[in-house]
Amino acid sequence: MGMLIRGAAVLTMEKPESLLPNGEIIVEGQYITHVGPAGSVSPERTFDRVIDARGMLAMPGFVNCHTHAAMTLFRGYADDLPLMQWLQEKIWPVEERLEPEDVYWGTMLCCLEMIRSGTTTFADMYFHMDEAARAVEKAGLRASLSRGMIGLSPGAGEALDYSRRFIRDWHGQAGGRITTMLGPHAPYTCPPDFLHRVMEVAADLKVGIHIHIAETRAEIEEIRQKYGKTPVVLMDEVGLFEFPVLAAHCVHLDENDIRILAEKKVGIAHNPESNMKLASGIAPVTRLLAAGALVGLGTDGAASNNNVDMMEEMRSAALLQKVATMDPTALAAFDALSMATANGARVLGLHDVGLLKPGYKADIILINLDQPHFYPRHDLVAHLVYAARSADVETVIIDGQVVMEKRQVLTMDEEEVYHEVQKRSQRLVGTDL
Ligand SMILES: N[C@@H](CCSC[C@H]1O[C@@H](n2cnc3c(=O)[nH]cnc32)[C@H](O)[C@@H]1O)C(=O)O
Ligand SMILES: [Zn+2]
Repeated sequence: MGMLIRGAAVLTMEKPESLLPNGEIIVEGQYITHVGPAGSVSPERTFDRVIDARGMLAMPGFVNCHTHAAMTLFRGYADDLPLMQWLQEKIWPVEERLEPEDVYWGTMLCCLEMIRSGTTTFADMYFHMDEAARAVEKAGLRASLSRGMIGLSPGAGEALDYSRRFIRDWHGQAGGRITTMLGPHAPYTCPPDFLHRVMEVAADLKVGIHIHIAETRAEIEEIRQKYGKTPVVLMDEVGLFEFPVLAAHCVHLDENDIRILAEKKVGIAHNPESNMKLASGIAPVTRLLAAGALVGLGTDGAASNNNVDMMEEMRSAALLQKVATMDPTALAAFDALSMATANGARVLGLHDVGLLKPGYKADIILINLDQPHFYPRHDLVAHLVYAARSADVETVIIDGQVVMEKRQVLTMDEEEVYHEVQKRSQRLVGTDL
């Protein structure tokens, strides 16, 4: 039986030219089982549900490769500061006060914002992760979840024990929508002996590692002073890259670092807006791609962005590479779109996510093209990167389930989320907002 989506322009994301002007998609259970032109599905076939998507574009949902979802609670609380001061003076003190239920509601707000802007999968690194996982299960998203660990903190051993138990409890849950990783925070908070303990658990439980690497000049300096090498070389020598690694940022890299990241097939999460806002710098994305590295796109937490809108992030990524290299051909529209979808899924190690293709998970978004900024229809790929807005996303399907229809989110009560978040964030930061 299943579900038929018909009448939409279908962008499969396999190749720039793989756009069907009028396509048909069949979803059965969690999977896409057919993608073809109008008339490719027998008129005799019956479906449980038919979505008339005329005037829409169907494409894979966005994959946000790096977030701290519950940090939506701190959106607009501490702005216009450099990373270390922002973390040490503003963010870490309020994070001390976070209760598990706060993380549930902060993650719910993030999921709501992601669904409404077409994100279907995300990678999260935070704490009280059981509650984050409960929120993901309820919201209907797909996520790779990791418990962030500060190796230098007295609670590091406990955080590692929590991670081990969390991975056993949640990996493959929610019908396979939830996967897990280990989350050592960064080279400057996790010394090699701690990373060795993390790698033992990764080998034992067969999961990947999510970490921040080479985010700021201050980090490069600190690691050089301590170890006499770059963070990338240090991580390589420690043995981290023998595991599947999701490395957030990778802003400050030399040619040798780039070669290592490409050779070791490290998944990189580029976060252009967070890097701009914290003035961390500009990641050498075009050089990474030229070296054959795997690069996805992320927003980072909402306290350093300040939203989790992947359409905006995609546009920022493309524009930033052009201005940084003074080359308008840098990071062309299809490459930016691939980073936000298919390549992002590969960065998370999800090999059946990110394309509209039979055998892939049914994570599909429908974008309303009947709007002034989508005319004339010269090039829909360019329109998606340079002209689209997240409010153009009308319908979101994740794992074969419709989670938003005609901009109505079906998996949660939006008013309840706003109420809880407002109440909790006031308690946390102690202001009347
Ligand atoms: N404090 C926690 C674990 C940290 S989770 C991940 C951490 O990354 C922090 N974070 C958010 N954005 C960034 C960033 O861009 N760079 C480095 N850290 C970040 C975030 O505030 C959070 O404290 C504990 O041991 O209980
Ligand atoms: Zn981060």
